[in-house]
Amino acid sequence: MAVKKRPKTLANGRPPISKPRERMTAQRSRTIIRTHHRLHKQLAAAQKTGDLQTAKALEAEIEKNGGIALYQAASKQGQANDRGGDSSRLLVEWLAELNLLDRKARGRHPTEKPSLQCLEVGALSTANEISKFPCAIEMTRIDLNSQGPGIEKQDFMDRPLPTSDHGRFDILSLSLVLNYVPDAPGRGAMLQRIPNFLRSTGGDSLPLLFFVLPLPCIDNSRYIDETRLLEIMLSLGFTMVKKKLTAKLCYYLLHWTDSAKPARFEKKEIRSGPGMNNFAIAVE
Ligand SMILES: C[S@@+](CC[C@H](N)C(=O)[O-])C[C@H]1O[C@@H](n2cnc3c(N)ncnc32)[C@H](O)[C@@H]1O
Repeated sequence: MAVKKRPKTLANGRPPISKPRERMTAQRSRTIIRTHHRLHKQLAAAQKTGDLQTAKALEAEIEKNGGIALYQAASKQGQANDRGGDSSRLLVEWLAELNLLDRKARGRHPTEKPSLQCLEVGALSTANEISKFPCAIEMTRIDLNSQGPGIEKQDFMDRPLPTSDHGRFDILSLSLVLNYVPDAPGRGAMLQRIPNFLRSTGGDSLPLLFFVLPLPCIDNSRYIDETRLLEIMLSLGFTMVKKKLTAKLCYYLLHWTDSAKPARFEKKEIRSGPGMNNFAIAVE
């Protein structure tokens, strides 16, 4: 017997109603971020020893875990107001306290070239708080994986070194990026590279580095504590201007002067205990 077709309702012809995208739970985004970091560390170790087979397997596993795109989506969730928020809000607050930024300039459009130039390394968004002052701060944003227009796809370690102040910046933001680098010498090399991008002609309190790390990098690592971190930064010419510690993150605003006292910092155990992590920075 032929099956009788039911008449189509009006709703059949309508485009589907767009449902709001589901948010990841905080637990899921943490798991994605941790797994991505762990696999990258293992990959760097395999590449270092030339174990190509393991490296290939790890690359496949990183993709299976959603790759950098899912990692960035998980990180973006962390920027939501109810999950700790956008770290650049504190940068804005500190710049205002230093009289480098007028809060009233928020949302105003530039009529001339802004007086401050900022390089944001590891940029996930063009709508974060520091981007809301286009008349005062000209933003240049880069990331290993661009999320869209306004963010250049570029590895900071491959960014051509400026040959004049024209290509340098008054502010460099490195928020939750150093801990992405999978090994200690790579982290040291990233920090050593920063001064090349800073111009020292902007005034007494410039140039500045806005530097954010997960708190466990300094308060629960066998190799780094705040004293050692600041020693490393001082050797590169950075002195601390502002600092804030929260339950999850440590934020620093560091002033760079051309006064580096180059020194070697090895990966050296400074304390130990159960449950500590192995975050380290080595400067050659
Ligand atoms: C956890 S997200 C942090 C994003 C944002 N800055 C924040 O504070 O929330 C880290 C970002 O750094 C980027 N990143 C890591 N190493 C980088 C490098 N060498 N050059 C450019 N971007 C890098 C990653 O692609 C990722 O999007």
